[in-house]
Amino acid sequence: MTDSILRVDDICKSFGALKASDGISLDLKPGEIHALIGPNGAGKSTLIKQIAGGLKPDSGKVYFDGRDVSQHSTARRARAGLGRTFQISALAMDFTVLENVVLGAVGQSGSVFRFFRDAMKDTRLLERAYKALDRVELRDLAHVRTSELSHGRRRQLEVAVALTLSPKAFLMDEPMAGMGAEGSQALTGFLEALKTEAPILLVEHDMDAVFALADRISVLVYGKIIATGTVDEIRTNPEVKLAYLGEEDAA
Ligand SMILES: Nc1ncnc2c1ncn2[C@@H]1O[C@H](COP(=O)(O)OP(=O)(O)OP(=O)(O)O)[C@@H](O)[C@H]1O
Repeated sequence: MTDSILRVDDICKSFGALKASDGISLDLKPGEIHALIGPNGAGKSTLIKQIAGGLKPDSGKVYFDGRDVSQHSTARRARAGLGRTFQISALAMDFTVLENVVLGAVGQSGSVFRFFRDAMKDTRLLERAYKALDRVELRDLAHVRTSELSHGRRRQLEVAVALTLSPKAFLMDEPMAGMGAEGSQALTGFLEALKTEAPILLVEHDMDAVFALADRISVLVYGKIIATGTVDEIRTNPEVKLAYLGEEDAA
């Protein structure tokens, strides 16, 4: 059995009477894209937040890179190599592409600079930032204002910010949201290449992208995982068809 880089063990989280996570266990193995799908309100974002560290589970554990990180802060998990891109962009729109990468690297690494302009002169940080921009093919746009980037390029920039910490795994919450067909196709190709570097736990509503990309899929319904399997296994699973995909979609 391949060792998992990330493992969630029996996570429970309630909001009042609502069980948003109802005993969720899953893992992420090296080299894979594991997609988490499910209807609106199923509890996908709630789970991602608990893995990233922003929300505390009522019970259950999160293991990352061989350690129990359940009590660790978001920043500590990020420093340990848990990269994350958000559903809502965390980029500073008035900053340049390069400034956003440096800002992200400073913030997540816990480095302390009195002024941001000092960080922009730090050769090691700049080197890391340029390397990350190369990786997502954005170096040519380093000095362009982030607000001028297309939605797809902003997504790539978020990945570059995460890459500055040499992540061992990625959590991605709806990276395809708001993209046109061409943008999601480009991003699909990009994620396919990225997963060999760091596996990806992917929350995504775009089923074409999920079916094209995922090595495994877990289906979350009302806070419970009802099935985990390959694309073919999930497409043909009768319980999944009934609860989520619908007969025609799955045909
Ligand atoms: N902070 C909160 N307080 C109360 N209820 C919450 C909170 N966060 C989420 N919920 C509820 O928990 C359930 C799961 O929400 P969550 O956002 O995780 O679902 P989701 O699967 O990510 O949905 P979507 O696909 O629409 O993004 C929903 O019923 C939501 O209303």
